[in-house]
Amino acid sequence: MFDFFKKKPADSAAPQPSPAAPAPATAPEVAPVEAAPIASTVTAPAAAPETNSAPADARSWAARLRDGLSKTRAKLNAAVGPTLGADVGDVMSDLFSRRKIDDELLDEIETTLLTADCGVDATQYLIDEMRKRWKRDKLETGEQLKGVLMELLEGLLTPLQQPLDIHTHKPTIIMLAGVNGSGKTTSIGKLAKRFQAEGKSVLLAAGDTFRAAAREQLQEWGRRNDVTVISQDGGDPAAVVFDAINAARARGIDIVLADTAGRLPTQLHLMEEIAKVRRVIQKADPTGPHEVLLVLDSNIGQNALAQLAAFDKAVGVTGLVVTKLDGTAKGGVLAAIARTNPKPIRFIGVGERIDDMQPFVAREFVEALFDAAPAK
Ligand SMILES: Nc1nc2c(ncn2[C@@H]2O[C@H](COP(=O)(O)OP(=O)(O)OP(=O)(O)O)[C@@H](O)[C@H]2O)c(=O)[nH]1
Repeated sequence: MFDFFKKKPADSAAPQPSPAAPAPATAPEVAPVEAAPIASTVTAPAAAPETNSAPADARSWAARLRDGLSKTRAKLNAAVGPTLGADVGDVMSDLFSRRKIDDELLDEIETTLLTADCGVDATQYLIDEMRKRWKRDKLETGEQLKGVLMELLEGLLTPLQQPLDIHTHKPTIIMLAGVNGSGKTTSIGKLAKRFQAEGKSVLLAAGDTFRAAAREQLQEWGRRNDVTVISQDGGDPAAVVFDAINAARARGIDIVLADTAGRLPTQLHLMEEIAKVRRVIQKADPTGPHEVLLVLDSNIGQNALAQLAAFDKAVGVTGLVVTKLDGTAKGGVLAAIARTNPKPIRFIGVGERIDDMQPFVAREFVEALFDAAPAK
């Protein structure tokens, strides 16, 4: 079922997101709110919606998270792996367990943190703190230092562990933004199913009006999954979202998920367009949007910081969905975000299945990053 959203195979080796959708010749105008077209297509769910037939993954989330983070874990291990000749899954433990603490070990840890995309700022912070604790607490073994690093990382990431509130507003309006291919549409499907499972009714706004295929995919998905989709043939994304909010209100829907077309921060007219989408949401509901989720593909590593800054400036990002942690060795970027532009990480994704996206839990993440022991 979920493959329906799959437009292209995930390219785990790709260091950058796929190129931007072609920009329209002229930036589409956002219709004034009063004049918002009422010609949106309402794709009502089928009478007897199909249920999600994707086979459930028998492994626990902890096991999938750990497996998903194996590339980042391997990267963290890289500095010492070859010399120890151990399986990458075990090397992190070996790094710490077989060595005494010295400056050389700290230098190696510094390099591995940098190559796992923790960024200069977070790496410096972690190394400085580890050095302090080494001296202050008279640590001797690498194993003790590993405990300190885990503790520090958890301390860094815990403030970002803030669940998304879907209960305060009705409808709760959630807008998704991001570059092309970051995983917006897939995330919308995962979120819709998750919210439905929590007993909430969901309506989708097909705000990606550039790609007809994107609209059709959402419509078809909505038909099969008991989710109403509001769309328009081409036209104005802001008007689609405006209609969707009114439709949700009229139908007593709990949550509106507004898709938007992918765009690069360098496409200034498209960044202006998404800012207008946000403003029109506010006109439709002065309390909204209640969440502006930026979907970040973790493969882009440090580039995530620039994307976050640009989208934040344009639409005021209130939460992050970090996708594709399974295909990357750059999971350290979460630490970089925590240090330089902390935003709540609402969900992380480690695969394409519906249950491969879960709320971010700092402790789980850090344990998965270090612990190579097989989880059930
Ligand atoms: N491995 C992996 N693949 C993912 C994950 N999340 C999404 N994908 C895949 O990434 C690809 C792009 O996802 P989409 O949801 O189409 O991305 P998008 O941001 O909507 O793309 P545009 O509409 O082009 O802007 C699809 O093949 C998804 O299946 C993840 O956590 N792990």
